[in-house]
Amino acid sequence: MLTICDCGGQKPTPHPRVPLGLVSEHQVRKELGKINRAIPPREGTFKKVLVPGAGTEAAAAPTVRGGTGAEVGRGAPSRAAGPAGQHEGTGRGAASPAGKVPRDLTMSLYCRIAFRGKSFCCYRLLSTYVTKTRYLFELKEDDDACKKAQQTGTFYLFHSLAPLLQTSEHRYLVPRFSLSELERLLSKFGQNAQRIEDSVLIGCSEQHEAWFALDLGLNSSSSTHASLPKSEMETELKGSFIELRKALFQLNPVDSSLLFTAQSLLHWHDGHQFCSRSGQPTKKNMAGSKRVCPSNKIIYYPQMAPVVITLVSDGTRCLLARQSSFPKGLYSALAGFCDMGESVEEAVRREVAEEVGLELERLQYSASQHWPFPNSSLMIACHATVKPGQTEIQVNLRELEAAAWFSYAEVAAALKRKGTYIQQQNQSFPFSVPPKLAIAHQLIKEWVEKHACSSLPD
Ligand SMILES: NC(=O)C1=CN([C@@H]2O[C@H](COP(=O)(O)OP(=O)(O)OC[C@H]3O[C@@H](n4cnc5c(N)ncnc54)[C@H](O)[C@@H]3O)[C@@H](O)[C@H]2O)C=CC1
Repeated sequence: MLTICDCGGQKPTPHPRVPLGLVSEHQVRKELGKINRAIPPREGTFKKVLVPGAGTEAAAAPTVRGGTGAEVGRGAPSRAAGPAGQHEGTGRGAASPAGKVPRDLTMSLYCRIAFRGKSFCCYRLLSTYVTKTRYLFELKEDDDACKKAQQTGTFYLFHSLAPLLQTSEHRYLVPRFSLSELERLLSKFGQNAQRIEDSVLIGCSEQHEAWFALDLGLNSSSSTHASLPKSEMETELKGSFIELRKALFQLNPVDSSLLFTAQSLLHWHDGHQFCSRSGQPTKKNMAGSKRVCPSNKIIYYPQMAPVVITLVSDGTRCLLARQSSFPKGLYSALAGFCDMGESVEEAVRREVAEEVGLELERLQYSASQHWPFPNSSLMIACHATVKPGQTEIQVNLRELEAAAWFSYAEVAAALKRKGTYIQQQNQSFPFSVPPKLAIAHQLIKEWVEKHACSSLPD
């Protein structure tokens, strides 16, 4: 018999809503066979199976082991895909060598077999997320657990804050390396494995494979390691260290989000190596979630600056602005850093008044986004409307180069990247809006969609 439990790595105890499931191995194989004919012949007896994402024991032990000890679980993608294992979210790392069942498939299958009800599916989703979150919390708090997680984790590499990328058909792939691959690489460049302690934790898979980022181009105050030569490393790693901002449009959203986090954390650590009170070098914890000054015990935590970004509308048009540093023809929503002591609402009203001389009537929160350029910001995006009859723009030229009202047709065309041109310094440029990845794009898209709906005949 095969026990499927949701025990958080503890002794299995029945959950009030989700009973422990007991299914036969035959049943498991039958279901697996339906989906994946490549399942290997039975070579032993299955042991207890921990459904993914459950506390420390689940994290420390491979999720599923056959009697042969063949591992189908954490750490598999990196090894399966070789030195350039890819992020599972991209679908590129789902290599399934003969005799191995793809990890995600195995997990979803076990859930399916044991609990077919709709309510269970909802529960599982939440449970996996919660256990993953708690696992990451544990790694941030416990240096030993984090060091242990490095053994089975994978590493993204950076050089002077530029991520290592590989090119494939006009897209960038983001390779990850196992601990042993990294140790081999460091030894080849004359450095010892201690350098790996400079890495920062940036997330983990649902199967608790921890992901780390390590910059081999930055010097750290806590180590004597010198920067490694960029071009030799690129040759060795069959990729290039490319500035994140330049690579943005060729990355998928999952990869770019992880790289945003990694680059921001590495950047923050690079800039906070000394205590601002004692002047002594600070020491990072294993996960990189904080730095501590050994002499006075002051703790420094990574920080981001709150920024409000607002799409102002007068009911029929929306207001977009540009700075001289923007590419020609590009207009965006109004953005600005929150001042100390301000609420989001106050910051939005102040920024709009400061930049275009308008007063707001209504304000509605839309969404938020972490933005790593040039330093970490938490972008808080809102829609707003101006007071009726008060639409005359007075551009603050110390902040903006230009601002203007745009019609639905103009903005809809710009979103589709065609049609409209705009006059700038006696020349005509195609009118464009920020790229999809930017929250400014999302605000503009939402406004266009809302406008399209509201202008439909009843
Ligand atoms: N993801 C997105 O869709 C967008 C993101 N942004 C980001 O929002 C941020 C703010 O946008 P802008 O005001 O247009 O930027 P900006 O870079 O023009 O900054 C304006 C001024 O704010 C001050 N400043 C810089 N850093 C600060 C900080 N940490 N705290 C307080 N003041 C600071 C400086 O005096 C700077 O000149 C930028 O980081 C920009 O990259 C802006 C527009 C769209």
